[in-house]
Amino acid sequence: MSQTSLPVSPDRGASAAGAADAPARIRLIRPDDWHLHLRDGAVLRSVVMDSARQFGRAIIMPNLRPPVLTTEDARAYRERILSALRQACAETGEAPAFEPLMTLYLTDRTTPDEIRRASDCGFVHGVKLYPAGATTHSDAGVTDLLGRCRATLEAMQDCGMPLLVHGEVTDPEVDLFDREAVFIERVMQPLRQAFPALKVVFEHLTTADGAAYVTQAPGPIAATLTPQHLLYNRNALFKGGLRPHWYCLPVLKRETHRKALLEAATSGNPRFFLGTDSAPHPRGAKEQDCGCAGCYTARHAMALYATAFESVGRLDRLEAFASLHGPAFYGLEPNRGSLTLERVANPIPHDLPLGDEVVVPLAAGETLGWMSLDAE
Ligand SMILES: NC(=O)N[C@@H](CC(=O)O)C(=O)O
Ligand SMILES: [Zn+2]
Ligand SMILES: [Zn+2]
Repeated sequence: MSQTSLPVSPDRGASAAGAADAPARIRLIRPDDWHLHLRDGAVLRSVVMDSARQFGRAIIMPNLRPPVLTTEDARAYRERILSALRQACAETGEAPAFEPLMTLYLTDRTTPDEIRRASDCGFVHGVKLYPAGATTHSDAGVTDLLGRCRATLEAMQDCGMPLLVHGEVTDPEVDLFDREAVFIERVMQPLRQAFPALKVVFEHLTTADGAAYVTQAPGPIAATLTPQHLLYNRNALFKGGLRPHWYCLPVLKRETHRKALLEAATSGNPRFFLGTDSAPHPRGAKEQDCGCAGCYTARHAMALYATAFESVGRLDRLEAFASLHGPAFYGLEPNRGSLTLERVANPIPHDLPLGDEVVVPLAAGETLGWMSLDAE
C-alpha cells in the first residue's frame, strides 16, 4: 500500500546529514494536552501512558457513553483515570506525573447549580459543547445553545468556567467542508455577543476562517490545534484510495487552510495552543461501511508537532505553543518539569494494542524525524 507522506521529507532526521544547522535535541517546559479523549475501561488502560509520558496535564473530553454530565461523574471518571495510570505504571515500572483536568458534557438540561458545583470542586476546568449530532458520541449534546442554555452560560460566565466548543453546525444543508465557517456566523458570534466575558476555546480549529476569527475577536477566546490539521490537507483522505485513519471531525480541509493554521500555531499568538484531539477507535470501527471519526495521535504527539513546526523553521516557537499559552488561558501555572525531543528516526507502528483490539495510529508505517524522551 502506498504511503500518505508528511509534507516534509520523511527521512529527515534519520541521520544528522542535511540538518547541520538544526538542533539534535530540544528541551521544553513539560507540555500539556488541552484536548484529549482517554475513553474508559480497557481502552483507557491501553492509552493513558501514551499521554502521561509526554504531557503533565490534559483536558479530558467527556464524551463517554453515558457522558460525563455532573461533577460527581467527573470525580468518578478522574478516579478511574488515575487508577488506570497507577496500574499502567505498576506494569511498566514508570511513574510519570499526570493530572487529568476534567470537563462536563453540556446538555439542554445542565443546570446553573451544576456549574457552580463544578467550579467549586477544583478539578473541573471546562464544560464541553457538542452540537447534537456533530461528532462521535454527541447525540446527548445541545440542540439549541442560546435557546436552551442561557442560564447555564450565564453561570459559566460568572464563575469563569470555560466553554469548550466543537464548532460545527449540523444542518444537513450545509456542506461538510463549510460547517466550521458557518458555525462562526450562526453560533459563535451570537454566543459571544450575548456573553462577552465567557471564556471560550474553539476546539480543533480547521479553517483559515476560524484562525482569522480567533485572532481578531474581542474578549477571552482561544483555540486548540491538532497535529493532523497542521500536517495534512484533505488529499490525505483520498491518497491512492479511501484512508479511514485520516478521518476525523472536523474533517481535514484544503491546503490553504492547513497553511493558515500552521501560521497561527507558529505565530507566537497566545490564543493558539496544543490540543491533540487524540481519539482512539478500534481498527474495525474505522475500517467499515460507516467508519468512526477520530485519529489516534497520543503516542507520538510531540514528534508530530515538532515535525509541523520544523517544516516552517519555527521549532523555537514550539515551547510557547505546547507549554505556556494553554496554562495562561486556563489560569494555571506552567508545569515544573521538562520534556526532551530528540532528532532521531521514529518509525510509527502499524498498530498498537487497544483493549482486546488494536488502534491504527496517525501516520502508521511512516518515519518521523523526532522522538520524545521520558519526561523529567
Ligand atoms: N475528533 C473526532 O473525530 N472524534 C472525537 C470527537 C471530537 O472531538 O469531535 C472522538 O471522540 O472520537
Ligand atoms: Zn470535536
Ligand atoms: Zn475531540
